[in-house]
Parts: sequence; C-alpha cells; structure tokens
Amino acid sequence: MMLLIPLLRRFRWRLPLALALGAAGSLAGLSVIALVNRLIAGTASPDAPTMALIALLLAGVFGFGFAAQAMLTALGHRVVCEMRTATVKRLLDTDVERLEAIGAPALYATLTKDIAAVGQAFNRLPFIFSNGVLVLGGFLYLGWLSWQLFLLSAAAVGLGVAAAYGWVSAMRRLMIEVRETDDRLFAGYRGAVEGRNELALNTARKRVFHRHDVTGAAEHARDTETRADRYWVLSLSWTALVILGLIAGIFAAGEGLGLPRAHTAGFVLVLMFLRMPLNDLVGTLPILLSGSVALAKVEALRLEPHRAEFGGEQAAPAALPTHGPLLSLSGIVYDHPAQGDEPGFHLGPVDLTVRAGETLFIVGGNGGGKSTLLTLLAGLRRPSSGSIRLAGLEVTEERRGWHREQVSAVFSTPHLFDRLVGPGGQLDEELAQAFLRRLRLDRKVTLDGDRLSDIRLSQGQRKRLALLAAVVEERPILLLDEWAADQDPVFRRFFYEELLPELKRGGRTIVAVSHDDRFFHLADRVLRCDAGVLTPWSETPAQPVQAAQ
Ligand SMILES: Nc1ncnc2c1ncn2[C@@H]1O[C@H](COP(=O)(O)OP(=O)(O)OP(=O)(O)O)[C@@H](O)[C@H]1O
Repeated sequence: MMLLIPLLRRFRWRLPLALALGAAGSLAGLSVIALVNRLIAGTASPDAPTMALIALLLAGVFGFGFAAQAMLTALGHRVVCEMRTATVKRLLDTDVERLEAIGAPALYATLTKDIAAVGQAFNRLPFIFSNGVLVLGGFLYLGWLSWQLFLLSAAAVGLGVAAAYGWVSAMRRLMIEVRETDDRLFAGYRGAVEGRNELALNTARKRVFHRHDVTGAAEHARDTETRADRYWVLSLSWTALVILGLIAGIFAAGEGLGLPRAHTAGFVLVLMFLRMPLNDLVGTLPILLSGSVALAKVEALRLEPHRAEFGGEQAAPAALPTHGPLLSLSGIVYDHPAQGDEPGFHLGPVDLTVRAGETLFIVGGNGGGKSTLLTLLAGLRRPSSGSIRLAGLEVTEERRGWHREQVSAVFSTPHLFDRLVGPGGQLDEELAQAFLRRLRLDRKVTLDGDRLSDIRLSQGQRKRLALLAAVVEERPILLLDEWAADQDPVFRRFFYEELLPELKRGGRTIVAVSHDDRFFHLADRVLRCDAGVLTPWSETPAQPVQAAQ
C-alpha cells in the first residue's frame, strides 16, 4: 500500500468524486429494485409518474455508473503509468550492489509482471467499489424490509465468509509461491534469449536447459496455480450455495415468523439481485490477490524510495586539480557476498593514489579483482572500510554523486544507448563527429543530432561506440576495462599509441585494465591486481603499493 498511497494522494479530489458518482449509480439501481418490489407487493401502481421515476432512476444508473467507471478506469490507467515510471526511477536511484543482489530475472519479473498485476487489480477497483456499494445498500434495504430476515441473512453470509476465509488465505499463500516461481521462469526466458547461439548449436544442451530451467518452473507454476484456482472455484460455488440456501431458508423462516408471502418474495428478489455483485466480488479475488502479492513483491525489492528529481549534478564542493593527487583510496576493503557454499571475494586493503593527468594500467589474472577496483574508483560500490578522497576531499555519502559525475567508464560488457549525452545533457556534436571518425566508425554509424543511426554492431565496434559515449561526456576521469581486448591488432596499436596519449594530452586521467603487455611502456604506471591485492607490476614478484605515490 505504501507504494500506492502517494499516487492516490495526488488524485485526492478526483477519486472521491468518482466514488461518489459510483455510489449514486449503485443507489439508483437499488431504488429501481425497491420500486419494482413495491409494484410486486401492490403498494405502488405502474402509473405514469412511477414509470417516469423508474426511467429517471435507470438514466441515473446508466449516467452515474458510466461517469464513475470512466473516471475510475482512467484514474487506474494513470496510476499504472505513474507506477511504471516511478518504479523505473526507483530502480535508477538504487545502488548497483542492491540491484546485483536482487538479480536481473527478479527485476524483469517485477517490471513486467508485478506492475501489470497491480494495474489489473487497480483497474478492478471501480467494479469492486460499485459492487460493494450495491451489496451494502442492498443489505441495508433488506434490514428495512424485515429486520428478522435481515439478521438471518447477515448471520448466514457472516458464517459463509468466515468459512471461506481459510480458502482465501490458502489461495494467497499459493499465489505467493507462484510469484516466486516467476523469478525462476524469467531466468529461463533470459537464458533462452541470451543463450540462443549456444542452445542452437547443441541439442543435448537445449534438452537439458528446457527440462531443468523452463519445464520444471513452468510445471511448478501450473500445479500451484491449479491448486490456487481450486480454492477460488470452491469460493465461487460456496457463494452460490450460501445465497441459494439462504433463499430457501428465508422462505421457511418467513413462514415460521408469519410474514406475508409478498414480503418474503420481495426480500428474495433483492437477494437474487445481490447474487450477481456478490459473485463478481468473489470472481475478482484472484486478480486482487495477485495484485496484492505483486505489490508486496515490489516493496520487498527494497528499491530506493521514489523521488522526482534526478540529483547527482549538485554543485562541485571543490575544483579538480590539474596536477598532483586526484583520486585516492586508503585502506579500501571490499567484499563480494558469498553465494551458497562458495566464499565471497575479498579485495584490499587497497592504498592507491591516482594523479591528475596520469595514465595508469591495471593488470592481473582473471578474477583478481580489477573490475571490482574500477567500480570502486568510479564510486559505484560502497567499500566495506577505508576512505576515498577526490581532489583532497573525503567522498562522503553526500559527495558520492559528485564523485560519480567526474567519471566516465567503458566496462567490459558495456550497454550501448542510442543517444549520446554530453556534459549537463548538451552534446558537442563536432567533438562527437570528430571522435566517431577517429574511431573509424563514420562509415558504419551516422550521428543525427545526438542519436546514433545503428547500435547493432560487432563486439569490437560496440566497444568503440561505448568509448565514443564515454569521451563525449567530457569528464576528467576515464576508466576502461579491457577496452582493447576486442580490437583488431591495427586498431589496438592505434588505441594505445595514439588515442590514449591524445586523451591524456586533453587532460584526461586514465585508469585502464589491460592485458596488452606490449604497450605497458606507454603507461605512466602499471599495477597488478591479483587475489584482491594491489602491487606494482614487474616481471618479478612484487611488493604492495604504497599510499599516495
Ligand atoms: N557481483 C558480484 N557478486 C559476487 N561476486 C562477484 C561479483 N562480481 C565479481 N565477483 C567476484 O569477484 C572476483 C573478482 O572479480 P572481478 O570481475 O573484479 O575480477 P577481474 O580481475 O576483473 O577478472 P577478469 O580479468 O576475469 O575480468 C571474482 O571471483 C568474482 O567471482
């Protein structure tokens, strides 16, 4: 509910108005039934004024009902739209580490399934409300018709609801289980799409993948959903049974109490009329329950609370130096969490000072912690201990946004956006065109304003475009994770011997993860990161790096 309350607050005038119109429509409907009842009982005659009143009430049923439902469904769609954009904004504001812990399948499941489920439930609310008003008003009218029969009906319906409560709770538990299976299913969908080449090559792998990663989860969802639906149809049949049983009981009780037949028949007519909204209410249960399970799931992700502003571009607390120490890590320790029986990865303590304008290469074996170190230098991860200083200032929580805004990065598997973004959102198109030519991509990709014509490229070309996107950000610190690994030998040489020095001359401070020892002499410094420990690089075993070199 916490998620919906701020949204509902925004529509605080429209919502009560729509609900009032809905209530008016339902009450007009009940009044028609009451009038028909009087016609049956003979206390009213079908003369012109009565029929005119019925026509007026029917117009009210139609007009109020239409206006209320149109308003409420429009409101429902607005709430769903805002929930979509708000959830993505919350995701954008959430730490990389938290998103990693949640995992991509669970995030996709929430963005697609949960928001749709909440939307569907929300769009049912108008009908639930109008049916609720009908049932409530109907029972009040029944009380007015005969308080004895009303007490009998209320007791029967109360007992019926109490008996069905356990089924509804069981249904909710099963729906939670179904939703947990969805995360596994989404992992399977992702494997089928992203692993398409590997799967297409190997029939045995395809079979194993299909059996273990898709069929298992799909069959578990099917079984659980079938059990949940059994409770639902049980509730539907139970509702029919309670109402029909009550109708039979009402006749017997009416006789026992000596009430006139016409009186009892009127009572039964109202009960028959209420059967439909009651049935609708029970019929909506699965949608409502899956909406509430989805809402709980979104909240369980613990994304950052929603805020409209993007932040991050706050005033710089200090100008960056053009020489001397720029970015320092002291005593930095970072622990990747353990997974099952597998121990986590421990990096550090790392003491390192990157000087302004320096070109620093980080080398080391696979899984040594180089990428983790780059993300710490970028301010994307919170170290377990130690401190980071930028331009001599400690990077506190408030300054993390400022730190990140000084860094451009090309990670080892970069995501390409088809728009280039310059400083403060203003792209220097001349710079972008010139660098596109330098990257020898101008025949492959064209720039229309800030928009790239095509991002369906080879791996090496993708990396070049990612470098273009990073360079046009015009930020002082550039982090590159094995950038040259996908480049052909000619371009690789061009990158190390011309592009990097050019960027350095332009004032960039560059930290690049590299395995290209042929070009190590072009760096100002080379460090090795192995098993989470940073040491100076040399052909011979090395000593730990000293702080602030
Ligand atoms: N998100 C994560 N969650 C848990 N462990 C992780 C995560 N990312 C990396 N690790 C672990 O941290 C260790 C270091 O990974 P990292 O990617 O920093 O190494 P690397 O030196 O860049 O390796 P490579 O040269 O192969 O790219 C690895 O053992 C990896 O399993």
